[in-house]
Amino acid sequence: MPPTVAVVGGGISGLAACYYLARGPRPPKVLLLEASARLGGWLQSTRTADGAVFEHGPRGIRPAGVVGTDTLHMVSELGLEGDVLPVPGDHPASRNRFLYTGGALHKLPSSLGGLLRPVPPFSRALLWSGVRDLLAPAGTQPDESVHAFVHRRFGQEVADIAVDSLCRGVFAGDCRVLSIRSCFPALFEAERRRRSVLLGLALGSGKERGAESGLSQRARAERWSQWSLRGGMESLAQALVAFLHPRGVELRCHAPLRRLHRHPDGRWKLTLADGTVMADHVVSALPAAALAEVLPAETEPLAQELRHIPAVSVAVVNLQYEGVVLPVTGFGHLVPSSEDASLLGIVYDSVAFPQHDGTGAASVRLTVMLGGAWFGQSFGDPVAVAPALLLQRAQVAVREQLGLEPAPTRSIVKVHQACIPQYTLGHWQRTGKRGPGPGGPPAPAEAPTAHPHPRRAHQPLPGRAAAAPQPHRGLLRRRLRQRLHRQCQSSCRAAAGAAALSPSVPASPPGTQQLHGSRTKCFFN
Ligand SMILES: Cc1cc2nc3c(=O)[nH]c(=O)nc-3n(C[C@H](O)[C@H](O)[C@H](O)COP(=O)(O)OP(=O)(O)OC[C@H]3O[C@@H](n4cnc5c(N)ncnc54)[C@H](O)[C@@H]3O)c2cc1C
Ligand SMILES: C=Cc1c2[nH]c(c1C)Cc1[nH]c(c(CCC(=O)O)c1C)Cc1[nH]c(c(C)c1CCC(=O)O)Cc1[nH]c(c(C)c1C=C)C2
Repeated sequence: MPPTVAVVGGGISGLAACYYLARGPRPPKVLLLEASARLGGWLQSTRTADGAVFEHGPRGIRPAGVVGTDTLHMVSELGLEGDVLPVPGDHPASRNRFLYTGGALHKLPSSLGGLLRPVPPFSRALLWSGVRDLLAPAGTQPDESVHAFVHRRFGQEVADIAVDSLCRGVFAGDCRVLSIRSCFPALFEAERRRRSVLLGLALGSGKERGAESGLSQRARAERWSQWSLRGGMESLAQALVAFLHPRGVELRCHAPLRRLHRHPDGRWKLTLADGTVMADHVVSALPAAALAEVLPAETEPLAQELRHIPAVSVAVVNLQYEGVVLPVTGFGHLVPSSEDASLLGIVYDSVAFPQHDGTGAASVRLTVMLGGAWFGQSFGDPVAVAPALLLQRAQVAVREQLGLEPAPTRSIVKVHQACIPQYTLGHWQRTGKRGPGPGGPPAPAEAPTAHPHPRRAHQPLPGRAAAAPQPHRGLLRRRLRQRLHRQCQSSCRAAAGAAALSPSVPASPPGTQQLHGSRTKCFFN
């Protein structure tokens, strides 16, 4: 009898865990338990009758690093190769980066020349920030806020404007409370290794590669900055379901785990709403807070740690305009908190993924991201906020920041409660992971495999192909950027790449609708 593995949580992490379990030579019996009515978690895409795709969660997956390579390998194995929509390195959505500050859009320098002279919104050439990093002494703290670290190494403007915005665009979070060690480990380690972040990134640490595929080789050759899928990101979850079903993986929705107990025979007893299940192993792909609620009493210290991992809420407003032209082309722009704390940034979806525009008239699709760490102060309780207020706020931002005057022809407002976990100062101590600084507490021995967030899950993968040689043919600048990308790897990639971690959304009817039993409130217009 093969052992039984219960995977709890049916987001991309749980589905990816099932995938790695099911494809091994002697697969265990796998059971996936998902609380809600659908699989995919934050992977949520709306496909309209005219073929347009609107993403309410992740919209692009970065191919760099081990997990990026592993994810592309998985995508190939799922038969999705023909559906991949890449954004190559020479595409405007890869090359052009914008910040909205002082009431105007500013393009960040994309060439060496741009670093040598002052480029607004920076008052000094960014070259000087680099020189500062090369000369500054190494830090001695076991952890620091992202802001304090960058301020110390690169100066105040880079911290206040560039890194403040970056943290909003990745974590929807505040760089003054996020941890450099946990959010950007490559930067932290680069400083520890070489005393300078730039030097440490440039000289690298000889990191391994993931499982290579034709797709990952193509991604490297074409320098993809990210990729999506023709049917939207949710089609990745659907393809995983289609892969798992015929392999005997039992996928159960409406099956919230209520309690986890260690049975006297050493197995796990999972209490569900309507009965119990026994398993030899449990893989948690739950959000930290949800895992804390189901852990057995004897692992209370772990539950306490998990409860201390906060998560912020984000309002995602998808807008479609017809007969308008964007003033700039790029992936989107970010807004530093000093400019407008409530508005994180705007993604120009139709620039990176015009294939998602549908067959209707030429249109511009945008996503306005609101709230994050500033949700409460800006909009109040995410459960109670009026969608009309969010829509209005998003429309005003598009008018002021991009100059698009007409009303959108289509809009969808979603409020995702506690959707992005925040690794705050000292988070490394919670994970008990020993790093370059003083060691943290060991994880409780009796706890199930628990990854409060898959981004930090670095488990060896069964059947990983041997690492191929690294193609170091780029300039220093490109290499630095690749490394920066790698260290702020998207959680989706990590989720899909980590072995033991964490439906077609039909065209929704017009009108206002709230999804019950989920952490998303959704409103269509
Ligand atoms: C607006 C937004 C934009 C994003 N953009 C990007 C991006 O562009 N690129 C990128 O890479 N990443 C992005 N992310 C991050 C990415 O979407 C997430 O990191 C990833 O989807 C998390 O997947 P997960 O499976 O770990 O967690 P989740 O998706 O949260 O899945 C957890 C699952 O567990 C279930 N669950 C909860 N409690 C229980 C219980 N007791 N029993 C059983 N099941 C339970 C939940 O219903 C859920 O389905 C974005 C996230 C958001 C919110
Ligand atoms: C967990 C939530 C995530 C969100 N985006 C990402 C994750 C993991 C992925 C991501 N987004 C950005 C980066 C930085 C590296 C880069 O390529 O620039 C990463 C790894 C930046 C970014 N995010 C948004 C925009 C407009 C940008 C700027 C990109 C650019 O100029 O090239 C949109 C956006 N995505 C998320 C949020 C909260 C957000 C807010 C505006 C979620």
